[in-house]
Amino acid sequence: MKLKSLIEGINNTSKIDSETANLTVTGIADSSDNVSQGYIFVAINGFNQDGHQFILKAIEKGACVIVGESEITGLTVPYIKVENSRKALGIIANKFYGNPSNQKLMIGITGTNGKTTTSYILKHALESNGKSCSLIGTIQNVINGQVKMSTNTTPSSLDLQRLIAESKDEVVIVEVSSHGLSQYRVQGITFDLCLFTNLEHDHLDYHPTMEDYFQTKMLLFDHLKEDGQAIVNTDNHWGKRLAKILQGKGINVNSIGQSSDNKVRILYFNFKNSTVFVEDGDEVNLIFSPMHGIHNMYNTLIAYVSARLVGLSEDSIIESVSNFQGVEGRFEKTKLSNGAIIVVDYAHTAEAILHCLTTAKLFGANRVIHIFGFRGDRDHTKRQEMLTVTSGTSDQYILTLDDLNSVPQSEMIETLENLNTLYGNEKGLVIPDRTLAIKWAIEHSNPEDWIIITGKGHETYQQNYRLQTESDKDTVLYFTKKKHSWSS
Ligand SMILES: CC(=O)N[C@H]1[C@@H](OP(=O)(O)OP(=O)(O)OC[C@H]2O[C@@H](n3ccc(=O)[nH]c3=O)[C@H](O)[C@@H]2O)O[C@H](CO)[C@@H](O)[C@@H]1O[C@H](C)C(=O)N[C@@H](C)C(=O)N[C@H](CCC(=O)O)C(=O)O
Ligand SMILES: Nc1ncnc2c1ncn2[C@@H]1O[C@H](COP(=O)(O)OP(=O)(O)OP(=O)(O)O)[C@@H](O)[C@H]1O
Repeated sequence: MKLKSLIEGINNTSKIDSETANLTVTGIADSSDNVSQGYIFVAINGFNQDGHQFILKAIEKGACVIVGESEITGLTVPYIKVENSRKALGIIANKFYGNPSNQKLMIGITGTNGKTTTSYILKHALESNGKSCSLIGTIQNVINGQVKMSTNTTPSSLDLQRLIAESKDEVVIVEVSSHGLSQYRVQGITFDLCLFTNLEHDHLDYHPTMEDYFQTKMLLFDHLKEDGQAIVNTDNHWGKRLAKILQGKGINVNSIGQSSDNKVRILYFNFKNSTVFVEDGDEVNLIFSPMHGIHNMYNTLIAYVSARLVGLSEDSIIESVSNFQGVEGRFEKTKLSNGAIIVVDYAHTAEAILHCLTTAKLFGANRVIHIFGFRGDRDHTKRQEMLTVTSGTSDQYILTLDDLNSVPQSEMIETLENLNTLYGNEKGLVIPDRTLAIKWAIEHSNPEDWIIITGKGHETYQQNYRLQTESDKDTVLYFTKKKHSWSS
């Protein structure tokens, strides 16, 4: 492909001479490790390293042109200086892969919580009704039925454009994180439907304020196709605000919520049997989901409205969501031999924890024992709220280790002790070893108690614990020494 056709739309490219413009480009790389002969190397000044330092390495490996932000001269290959390398990468990748999102029915999902769950429910509803569907998100990427590992919720623009181009499926669902939006990972991608689940306190290690976090999430809706539509849960302050702003811009907003001004109105939610009555135009529909909790009912409703806009009939969607099998690590529960229930969930915000603990209570838990920790290097400001929620809602909570990332173990244990002293209460214990915390809870549980283990969900442990188990589910199986069937 000729360089000139890849860099159209990037500022500052008018000065490029015709010899450079006519260079043939064989591929694109944003990592010097992935450069081959004839590639463009895009140098990104990242959070850990400056990609400009690897330009010479990229040239040695065969890069025929370099794109970067720094003032650089004297290279042996042409250098194109741009204002923003990540944005330029998105523009180039989009051109290289032939603007693939234009040829698909694209669905983007954003929000603090519920992206993964909603995307799986929607994929299930679409596939149950004969629509092939790719999924790009936190747990894994699924393209043409093939599972591929995912390292980020939203991959880099280069990977994302390639995945969409590889997809032969009719629909592509993409989980879009605020990191992805602020880092131009969806540059050049347009969506038929953009979904907003909610906004809750998280990621304030990355965003300076909630307002900045909100404004970043809102960027997704700039990626709507001309006749694209928004689906917004307005039962939270940010969703309500978003719906108003989008309506003000003339965007077709399908709002979901309890108040009468919503397009799809929740009339009555029965937590005991996970059903909801919704008013949808002139009709009232009853929707059942096997997933517990009102939060999962919202996820189900957003998926329902999306599937309807894709063109499925109400009845067929209602039928398919009723037999959804759940998502790994999202309120997965099993029964212990003593009659207690144990739940593994990915909750890592105060709001999500509250949903899990109250769901257990609403289901008649005798006592709720909550096991959780805090991720090293992640938003410190949400820790107090997480503790306040559990100390107010659970009957017993155990603070334990989660991923340490770069934080020394002794420092994290001290943090757990200090936070518990400051914001916890007499219901709290600190058992640093996560596997022993689970053991303690199981040994101290009684019939009808619910043990809720949050934070890790589907993920495997990053560090070693006393037991050589790999995940929360694995630890539960070890202690109960029997095969359990997990269900949502
Ligand atoms: C903090 C952050 O967001 N980092 C993301 C960012 O990495 P970076 O560009 O800063 O990487 P870097 O290590 O500083 O390297 C800079 C550049 O030098 C290049 N390099 C580096 C070494 C070398 O030898 N040669 C070379 O060319 C690298 O390829 C890169 O282009 O861009 C990468 C490519 O898009 C991302 O994979 C990476 O995500 C990291 C792994 C990450 O953990 N991000 C988290 C915070 C994140 O994005 N999370 C959200 C979900 C949040 C949620 O909702 O829970 C997500 O979408 O995943
Ligand atoms: N609609 C919702 N509202 C509030 N909390 C939710 C909602 N849906 C799920 N949760 C909680 O958030 C946790 C993570 O859910 P899910 O993986 O679907 O969200 P996500 O947006 O993909 O999260 P992440 O971006 O961290 O991967 C769940 O385990 C549950 O505790």
